Amino acid sequence: MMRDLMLAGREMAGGHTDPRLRTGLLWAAAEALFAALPYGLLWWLLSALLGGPVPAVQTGAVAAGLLLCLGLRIACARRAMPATFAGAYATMGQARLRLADHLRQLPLGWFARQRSGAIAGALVTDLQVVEDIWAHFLGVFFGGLLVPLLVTALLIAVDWRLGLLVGATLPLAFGVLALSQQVLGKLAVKVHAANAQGQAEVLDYVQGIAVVRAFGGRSGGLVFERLAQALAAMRRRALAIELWPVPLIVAFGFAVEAGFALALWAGAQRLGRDLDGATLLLFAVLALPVYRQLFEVGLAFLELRYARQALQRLRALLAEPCLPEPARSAVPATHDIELDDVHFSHVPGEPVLRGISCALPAGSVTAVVGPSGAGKSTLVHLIARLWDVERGAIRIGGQDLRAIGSEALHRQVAMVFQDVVLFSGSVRDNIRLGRPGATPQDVEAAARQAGAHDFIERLPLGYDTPVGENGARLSGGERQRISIARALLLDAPILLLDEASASVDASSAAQIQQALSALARDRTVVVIAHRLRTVRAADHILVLDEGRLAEQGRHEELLARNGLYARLWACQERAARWGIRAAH
Ligand SMILES: Nc1ncnc2c1ncn2[C@@H]1O[C@H](COP(=O)(O)OP(=O)(O)OP(=O)(O)O)[C@@H](O)[C@H]1O
Repeated sequence: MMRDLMLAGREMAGGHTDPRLRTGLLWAAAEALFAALPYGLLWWLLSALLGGPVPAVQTGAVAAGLLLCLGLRIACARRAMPATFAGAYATMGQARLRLADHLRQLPLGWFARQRSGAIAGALVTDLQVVEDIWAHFLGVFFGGLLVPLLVTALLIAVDWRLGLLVGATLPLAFGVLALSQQVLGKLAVKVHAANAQGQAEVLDYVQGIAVVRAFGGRSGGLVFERLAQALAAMRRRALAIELWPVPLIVAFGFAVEAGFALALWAGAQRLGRDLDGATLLLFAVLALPVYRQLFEVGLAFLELRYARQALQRLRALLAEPCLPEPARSAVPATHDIELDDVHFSHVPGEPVLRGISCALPAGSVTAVVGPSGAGKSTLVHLIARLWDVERGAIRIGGQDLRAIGSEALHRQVAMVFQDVVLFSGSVRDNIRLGRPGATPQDVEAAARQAGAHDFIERLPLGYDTPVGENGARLSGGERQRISIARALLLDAPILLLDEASASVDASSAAQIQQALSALARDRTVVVIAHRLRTVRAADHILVLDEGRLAEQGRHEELLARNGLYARLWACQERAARWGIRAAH
């Protein structure tokens, strides 16, 4: 089990363990040696004392030896601990980065199937469990096993029959320990499930606290009830995992010490025949504290109950297949986009896009419209290769996205999402997300073009103002303009936009529209349009309906066809007039 855990931890860190970890463990072994040596000195002193009076020089030498061992033990511990900690944290830090990098390369569909609490749990809690083994447990385990082993060897050397008897029940004790591991492993799975559910409910509750207040009434409503149930389940599971193993721990302790009692009994039978009192006393003095230590190690071993499951989850996460990347990335000759019989489904058997084919010339503006759920966002996300198409192909400049590869594609395609995501950090950091090396002047120029410079200047620390969690300190329109500045700074030739001005006020919407027009200049633009008025001037309009390309053309052509687009247009115009009349 320990070997398994260590190998898995190493594998997690990409086959690399920090050299300090090995040094630390060597010092821990030396520490264990100096912890065992006093037992040898004690044995020597006891034997001498029982043989008759011992000269003061000899007892003084033993006392000095004991002190020396203590000093050396402390010195070794002082070196072992920092090295083990530094090595373990560096190794697991590496593992964290590797996992985070792996997550970055997974298709988005994988995230949609997970609860965000579970992913954060793997990255933080599970890795911490493994980290604790490396940092805390390994040294304890080394010392805790080495000392009993050395002392048992000493006892066997003194009297092999009694020595073997002392260790006779150890196999039974370790059998009980293995059984406890199995029981605890199963319980740990349930504890983890309850904890993950609890964490996810807490996350939902905190993130949606405004809705909880608005709809929950005094009792907190359904969400609060769900949270309370999840927390109660957590409490029940936590209690079970503490109480269940108690009988097994008692049995383990009994088995460990039974050998000691057995040896004393057998020794008493032989006393006066082929065993002297001195040897029996020696066994009594040396064996008991050592076996107590073994018991402590056993208990610490049980603490590993979560480790195996944590490792399994981490391994499964690392085994999730990433989007395949080409060995050499193909370079697109132009920036036109071609969709060739594109099929896609989020859930197998439930197609969302069914055979979309069209060509979007470089430098043109294409609007994607259609009823809610028609597949507009999915289509645009496929162009950014957040997923791979199921059938067919998407090409840029004649090259399949899969041949271009994600890294090169990132330089070709910028995206402004409808739901703006801002990361904690300053406004400046958020704008230069795609180009971390951008100068302050570049950042400011992009912000000016996006119509964001003026409000950023009014913030308390200007561009250095922290945005708060997901931009909590900014309004919806301000967040949008920051995300547009971010896309502008990337300066990619293809721009994918999810129109979001519906959620902001009229003047912000106008500013955003203006910023988007700046962004669209000289680029191939694909924009998801929810309000058809904003795309009347588009070069090309794709009308999606239930995952099919129902119509395509310019605004006037589509109106003249009197099909789905004309109906959608009429509906929106009617809704706009109704809104004006209702307001008066
Ligand atoms: N991650 C996902 N997992 C499963 N189904 C999904 C996922 N994302 C979208 N869908 C489903 O795919 C279909 C198309 O969704 P999509 O978001 O592409 O439509 P849309 O036209 O952009 O809709 P809207 O205008 O409402 O944003 C919908 O039925 C939606 O429920």
